Amino acid sequence: MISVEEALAKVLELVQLLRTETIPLRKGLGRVMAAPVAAALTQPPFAASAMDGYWLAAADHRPGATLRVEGEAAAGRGFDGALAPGQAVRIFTGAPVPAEGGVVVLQEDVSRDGDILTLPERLSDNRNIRPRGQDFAEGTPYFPRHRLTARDLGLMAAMNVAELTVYRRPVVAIIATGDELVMPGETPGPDQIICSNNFVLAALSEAAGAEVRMLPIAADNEASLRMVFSLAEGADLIVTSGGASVGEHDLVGKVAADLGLERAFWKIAMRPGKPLMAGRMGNAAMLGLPGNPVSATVCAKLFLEPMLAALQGLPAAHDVRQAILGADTGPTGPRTHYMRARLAPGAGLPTITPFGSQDSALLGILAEADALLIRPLGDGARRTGETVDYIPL
Ligand SMILES: Nc1nc2c(c(=O)[nH]1)N[C@H]1C(S)=C(S)[C@@H](COP(=O)(O)OP(=O)(O)OC[C@H]3O[C@@H](n4cnc5c(N)ncnc54)[C@H](O)[C@@H]3O)O[C@H]1N2
Ligand code: MOO
Repeated sequence: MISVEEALAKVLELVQLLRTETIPLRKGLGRVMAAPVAAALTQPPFAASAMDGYWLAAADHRPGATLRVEGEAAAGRGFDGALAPGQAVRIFTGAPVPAEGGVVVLQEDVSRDGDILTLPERLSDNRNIRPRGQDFAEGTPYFPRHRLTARDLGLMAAMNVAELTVYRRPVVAIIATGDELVMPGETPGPDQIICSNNFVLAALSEAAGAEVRMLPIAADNEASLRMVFSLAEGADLIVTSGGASVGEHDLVGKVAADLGLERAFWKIAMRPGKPLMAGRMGNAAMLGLPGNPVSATVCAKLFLEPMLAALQGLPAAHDVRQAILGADTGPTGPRTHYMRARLAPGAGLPTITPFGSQDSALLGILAEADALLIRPLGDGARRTGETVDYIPL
């Protein structure tokens, strides 16, 4: 059995960076940029008023001064007349200022009688003018190294960037295997259960930027498995769950090998997830997850997510953090144990407490968990208060 670290290195060797494509900005959410953009303009493109009020020259900005309102500057429609000393312009938020070096006085702070404006006795120091280029200058590059967020899209829209070069979405084919499985909404037979793994795997994949093809459930026979594998043609990543272990009905490894799987490994020193397999099948990477729902989920978190990140040019390391153990835990065996655990705020580091039962069929505890507490293989018992590692869920 290889270690989790070796297995991660091997699955990352199975994937290659995807080609790039150009998409409209509107479709950019969650995508990963493959090339920088540059601001097509300076923002703001002109010095602009930050408030609704009156613009006046700095020399006229004297306590109690009276001025004549000569015209108006609104957002989208500036004032282009000439101004003499003692003259002011009605101005609104976002409007270009009439000239360099003036001041905007808030409308609440002045009194106005017809066209005559009187400034207050106590003047504010605030000019209320946003200088040209305060946000960014034309040509400023932008190249975030994460999946694009709403804020990234807002910034690039303001930069007048209409198209982005991004990595293509990885296509993930998801295959559940097992005679016992039916889809949610169907009526299971007496010996059947509902296929839940596909929903976890599809959601994790989509959240990581993938396009998912959820294939029909494969029965526990070679012909059915072959047929469903054939439907995965064209995917970048084929993810199976179930049929990975050693029983007579565990046929995924055999059928995949018959179809050309070049296996990188089978079985890792990890709990849950021991029967994990991976390799290359034609043009796709293949990840064969164990059927137990928790094993499938934990393996997807530890291996599928990093593979999807690597396909899109993002860092693929596990997000390992530290916490203080909230309960004594026993020694581990020959496999690194990823224990479902709860996090609670602590004085410095958070406190982490594993759930009492860690059976790899318990989805309720998995849904409640905040983190996977990492208990390294061969580690002794650990006491409350010791510092330990975890992966947030
Ligand atoms: N003699 C041994 N038996 C087992 C070993 C072993 O080393 N020696 N390993 C155990 C471990 S660890 C795991 S994990 C499981 C993995 O087995 P498989 O990958 O072959 O999974 P199945 O047997 O097909 O299913 C296991 C379990 O999970 C349920 N399942 C399967 N698919 C789904 C799905 N899509 N949605 C929900 N539930 C699913 C299935 O009904 C079984 O209950 O093997 C141990 N055995
Ligand atoms: O390693 Mo298995 O995944 O414990 O249930």
